[in-house]
Amino acid sequence: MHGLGNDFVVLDAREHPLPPMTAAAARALADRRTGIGCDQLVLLEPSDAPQAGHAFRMRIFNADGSEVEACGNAARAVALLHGEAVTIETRGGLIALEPLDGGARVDMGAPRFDWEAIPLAYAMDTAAMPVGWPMDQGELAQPMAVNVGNPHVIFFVDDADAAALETLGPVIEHDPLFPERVNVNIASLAGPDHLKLRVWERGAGLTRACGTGACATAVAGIRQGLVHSPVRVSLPGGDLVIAWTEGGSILMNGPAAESFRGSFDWDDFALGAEA
Ligand SMILES: N[C@H](CCC[C@H](N)C(=O)O)C(=O)O
Repeated sequence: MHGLGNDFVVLDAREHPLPPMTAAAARALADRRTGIGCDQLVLLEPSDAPQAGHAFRMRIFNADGSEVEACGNAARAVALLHGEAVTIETRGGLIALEPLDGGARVDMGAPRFDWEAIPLAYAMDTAAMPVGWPMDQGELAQPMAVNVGNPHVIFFVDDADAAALETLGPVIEHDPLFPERVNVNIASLAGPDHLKLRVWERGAGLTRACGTGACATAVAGIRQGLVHSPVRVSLPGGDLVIAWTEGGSILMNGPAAESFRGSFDWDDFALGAEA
């Protein structure tokens, strides 16, 4: 499945338990040459608290095998797969999915802004971080940080396409300022209440779209008064619409699609010795 070209292998283990997922198995499945290939592996499992009304749990593994808290594009894909409105568990908290024609609307929960929630390695104002990274045309400075279940750092620049994100992304992702690493968002104004966004994703690199990145960047833009809700966010793979007001939760609306569906015997997967 995919959301604007951010692609996933979705394993639906709600009825058929799988062996415990390991980072090595996730890496093997995500490998685009020796595995199936995806930006993230998405694993659906039964909820531990079915009585609480959370229908099931969505676990997300980046292509590097790291398990993470949130994935906006995958949430819309799972909404489409499930086929009816549902609240599900993620490591980043509960999210509400509502399938729509050709996509979904997702309540991603409320963003968090304090430095410990991002998390950062030490205290600072996350609305105007006194840090910068050198880049060809000067310095990429004064970012903002937002946690939308997962950590995001956001730079607003004149032209998002001009930033060398493929070189800056990994440098910032692995900077010790971010003890859990970080997703790197470079955005520019594309019109009234319209942002252009490119994302270097933690654990996956440059992707065609990042749903949580669009949420974090829209929230940062609204807080800075650069745009007003709802914000249209244009990513390389297409557009999302993000609505948020201070103190509320983030509503993300956009497309999702299923590329291929099949079933297989897990034991037939030759995941290689490492897995
Ligand atoms: N790379 C992200 C997870 C996937 C997020 C992205 N694919 C989305 O649609 O939100 C992280 O490590 O937090």
